[in-house]
Amino acid sequence: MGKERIDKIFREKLAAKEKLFVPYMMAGDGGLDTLEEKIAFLEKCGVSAIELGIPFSDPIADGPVIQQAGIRALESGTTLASVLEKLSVIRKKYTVPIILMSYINPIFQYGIEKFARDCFASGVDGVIIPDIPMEEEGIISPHLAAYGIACIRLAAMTSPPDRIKKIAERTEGFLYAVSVMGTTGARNAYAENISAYLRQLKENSPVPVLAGFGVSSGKQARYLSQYCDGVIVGSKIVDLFFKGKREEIKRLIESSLSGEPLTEKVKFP
Ligand SMILES: O=P(O)(O)OC[C@@H](O)[C@@H](O)c1c[nH]c2ccccc12
Repeated sequence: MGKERIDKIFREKLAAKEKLFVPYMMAGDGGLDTLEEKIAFLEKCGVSAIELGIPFSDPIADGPVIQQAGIRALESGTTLASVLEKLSVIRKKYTVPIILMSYINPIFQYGIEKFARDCFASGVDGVIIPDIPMEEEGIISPHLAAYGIACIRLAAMTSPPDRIKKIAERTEGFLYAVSVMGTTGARNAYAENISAYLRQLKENSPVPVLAGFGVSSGKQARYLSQYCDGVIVGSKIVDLFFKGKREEIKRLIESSLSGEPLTEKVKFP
């Protein structure tokens, strides 16, 4: 359970020379009743963990695809409370690590201590809170630690080396390497220094490094995965679920995890 489950599963996959693949989906998009079936589907596809987004009215880091999914989820009445309650009923049937992604505001509203306790009770293994900077994380990290829930930190391409060092030392479960400047969503090119950036994070991080933001194809996933331990794919998965294209999700995961690693010369798209 918790951080230990993420550590164990990631360690096993990496020891077997596999890369990691973490899909993001918006809880409550299509109604919360569809959540269990989507978790079951993704687990069957062999994902390393699932990042589950809590819808919020002011999602500052989200691009258009995830914003729209958030609006649909809010319209269907999804809240942090209803997601935790749903998980408490269905979670035990699945072994895949579940990581909640929420902005700090809904957690504040819910109550920070109660949030940590209920995450534990609902079988949440880790959390990502993108809008809480390192200097302020003390309001929540001790509560998560008390329940063994991984607090996954994000590094940005603009973070200076000493800051990257601190983030990498503190992060739990994995280090989230934000791979583009800007919001979530598909991209057709990465910055020139992306390989150096990911290598620098790898050198500093005692836990796996996963690249996220702007990954929407198997080719891109394999490209970034040569420099780190795997990828997180959000907008593309959200879009394919919305369109009901399950086969394409399966193919995207397969092609991310298999095939030759790509060389540095690859151009996108
Ligand atoms: O959608 P993309 O570009 O594939 O990026 C992943 C991302 O969606 C997911 O991890 C995420 C969704 N909302 C976020 C907010 C902050 C950090 C991360 C996220």
